[in-house]
Amino acid sequence: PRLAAARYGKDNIRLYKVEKDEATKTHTVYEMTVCVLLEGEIETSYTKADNSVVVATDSMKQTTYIMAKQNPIHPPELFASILADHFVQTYKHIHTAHISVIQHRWTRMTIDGKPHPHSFFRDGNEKRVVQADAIEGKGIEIKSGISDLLVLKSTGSQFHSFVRDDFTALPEVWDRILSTSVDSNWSWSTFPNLDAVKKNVDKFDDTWTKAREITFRLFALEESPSVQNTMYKMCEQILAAQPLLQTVDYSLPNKHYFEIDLSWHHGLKNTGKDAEVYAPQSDPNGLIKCTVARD
Ligand SMILES: O=c1[nH]c(=O)c2nn[nH]c2[nH]1
Repeated sequence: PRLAAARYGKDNIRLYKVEKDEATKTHTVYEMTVCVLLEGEIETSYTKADNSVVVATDSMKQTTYIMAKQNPIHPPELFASILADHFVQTYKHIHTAHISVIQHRWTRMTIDGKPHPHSFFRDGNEKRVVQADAIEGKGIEIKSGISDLLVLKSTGSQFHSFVRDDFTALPEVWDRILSTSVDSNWSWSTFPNLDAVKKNVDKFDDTWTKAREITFRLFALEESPSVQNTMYKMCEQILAAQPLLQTVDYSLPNKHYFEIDLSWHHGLKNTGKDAEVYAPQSDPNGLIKCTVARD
């Protein structure tokens, strides 16, 4: 047998950083979960118990904290690139570093109509995610995204004219609830080096904001004929918003809400146009995926 592939590192490195503006006494906080995975000339640590090539995963954790102290940690694309580049530049036998950053939401409280200088709340399970891969001799490949953004619309969604055969029980519907948990990613053209990432640093927040706004806007405004068509339009608009993007993808679970027929109870109408009380379904769920690439 031969070692076909190998990468190792530290997962679930949790870190928080506060930025303190001395002039305004305003704090800004960031919290993230980082995963570091390294590749390179590490085969002998697997095949020959040769630990001389092993950068300890604990050292990767310590490095993550030190780099967070000494560098900006926002936007997450910048911090992930700084960290990835550090490992490839520091260890001559490490040739690829895969860094994942999951940024959690700490939204500033508004107290008496004013933004509070140092109080925040977790407004939702939504995360901002980044995967940055530093590949020696190639550059830095970045994929940004949103995950676990739970949305629902109570109408403005249809699903009909689909395959009807002797396996089809699903009735056609012209007015349904649509709910999904948005996982969307957009991949950037390869950056030749860390300097190129730094030169484009303003594009990352701008694109995340636009991708999020496009997702909300199309979800709300489209008279959606299917999850498929609405997510494709989202991809088109995000690609159009940032020329440096190569692909956009969505993975959307269709979180079903079933009508409940209550007509057995004295003829109580609760289906079709009279439907108001529904049964939210935890499983099974539809799962609709797509990747849209620039021509
Ligand atoms: O939007 C939808 N797409 C589908 O493919 C599907 N299948 N069942 N319900 C569905 N809704």
